[in-house]
Amino acid sequence: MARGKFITFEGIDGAGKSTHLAYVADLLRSSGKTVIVTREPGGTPLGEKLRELLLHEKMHLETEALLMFAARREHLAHVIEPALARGEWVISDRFTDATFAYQGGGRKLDLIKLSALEEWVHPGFQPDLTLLFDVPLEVARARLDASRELDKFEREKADFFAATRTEYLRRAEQFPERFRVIDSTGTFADVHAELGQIIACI
Ligand SMILES: Nc1ncnc2c1ncn2[C@@H]1O[C@H](COP(=O)(O)OP(=O)(O)OP(=O)(O)O)[C@@H](O)[C@H]1O
Ligand SMILES: Cc1cn([C@H]2C[C@H](O)[C@@H](COP(=O)(O)O)O2)c(=O)[nH]c1=O
Repeated sequence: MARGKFITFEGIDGAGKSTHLAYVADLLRSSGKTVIVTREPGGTPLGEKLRELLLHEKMHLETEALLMFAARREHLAHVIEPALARGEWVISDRFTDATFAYQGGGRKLDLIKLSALEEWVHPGFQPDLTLLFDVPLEVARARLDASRELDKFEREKADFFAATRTEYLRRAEQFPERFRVIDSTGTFADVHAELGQIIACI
């Protein structure tokens, strides 16, 4: 049985990644793949409890980074690794790039510490494809304000999101073999067309 593939969706809050996740899952299912859709932080019963804390409680920035990786360890062990081994495809709404972007870029936690945690929690393991949904901050903010009640991260100021976006784009340049940057300012049809081309090549 061939191992499945691991696809991650990334972007600042309001970039539109969750909106397009179902579309990509449907594209893959229509080509005969078994697809699991999951998210971080979360994806397991314990991970979802940690998500509640992470999105709503104030905490030290290192506690936040450690809990993100604790939830991820659980997610890898109980969801991601078993599914890939069964030959299924896994799509995750966020993964480790989010920790580099938010805790590293946004909160300015030393990237060397994050690399050490990454090496501990998933040595040698990376997504096969990372779709980075990129939009200017004002577009993301307007979409968020129009859509829902905001959590702890979504209430952060513009400079936090500017630094988060910069770190995402820096990682896309650092790892061009797995990142695809999607211009998420377009219409749903524009974004779907771009996603369709990327998925056709994977
Ligand atoms: N291309 C688009 N054009 C117009 N509106 C969009 C577009 N993409 C997403 N939206 C809208 O923007 C809002 C936020 O989208 P979505 O929840 O997918 O963002 P997100 O990147 O997943 O954010 P978060 O990480 O905070 O969940 C939704 O109301 C969605 O309908
Ligand atoms: C995995 C991960 C997530 N975050 C932040 C990013 C978002 O603001 C929230 C998750 O909410 P979403 O609506 O499901 O995108 O958590 C983070 O700061 N660090 C991480 O590693």
